[in-house]
Amino acid sequence: MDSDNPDIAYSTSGLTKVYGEGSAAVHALRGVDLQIPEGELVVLLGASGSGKSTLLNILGGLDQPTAGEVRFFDHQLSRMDDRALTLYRRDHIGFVFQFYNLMPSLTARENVELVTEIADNPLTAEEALALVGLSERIDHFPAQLSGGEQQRVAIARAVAKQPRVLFCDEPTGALDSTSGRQVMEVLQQVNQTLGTTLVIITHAATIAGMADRVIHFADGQIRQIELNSEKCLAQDLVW
Ligand SMILES: Nc1ncnc2c1ncn2[C@@H]1O[C@H](COP(=O)(O)OP(=O)(O)OP(=O)(O)O)[C@@H](O)[C@H]1O
Repeated sequence: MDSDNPDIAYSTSGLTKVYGEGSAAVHALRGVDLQIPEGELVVLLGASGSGKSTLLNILGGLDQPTAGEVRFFDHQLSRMDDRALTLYRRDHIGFVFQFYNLMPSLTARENVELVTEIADNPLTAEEALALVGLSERIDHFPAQLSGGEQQRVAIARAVAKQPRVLFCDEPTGALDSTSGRQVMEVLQQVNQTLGTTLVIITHAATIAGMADRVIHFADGQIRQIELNSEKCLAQDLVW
């Protein structure tokens, strides 16, 4: 593994995840060897059940592998206990999921402030919401925002603590094409202006066009990795 290279954010070796035991065992990851350079926008594609979320959960410190190694820079995630993983997630990782999980009784600003109040070196809620193009909606409640706007608040909340890595699991899965494209524009903006490493799971294969690296998953293994020499702008994605 090239784990001493400071530019490599993640390095996995023989990463294996088995859920359950015996005849009920599900082999979700079957020996994944992968490197993700810092600052890249990475897209994970693959059929339902191919292991994408399992990989993302392990890289993000939400789950532990059954076997194999995963490093985040010079930290061995696969040997961390729950407390160390909690600190790792708190200090370095942001998550965005298909559903936005905003607090309905709080405004956009207050939803972001839930994070900025406990982070070390956060953006202000105003800065984070400006980054996602929602300065005009800062005092709106989730019910007063479209699905795409709610997802952008969720992105503002995730990036406000300035994580080194942002993991997105189907961020456009619940959105129409126009809102989905706007969300991808915002994610591209986060990658380019904050330098955040992005790992995005999607079923929308068109999104691969804006990635530095496209990882094709099948049956718990990497089938193929493509490097894009020319990336397209999110605004030019055709859905
Ligand atoms: N907690 C769990 N317990 C048991 N099996 C699980 C668990 N989580 C995932 N699996 C199984 O592991 C395999 C990989 O699932 P995973 O969610 O990683 O795939 P995926 O590629 O993200 O799929 P999707 O695109 O549908 O989200 C599947 O067969 C799934 O049923």
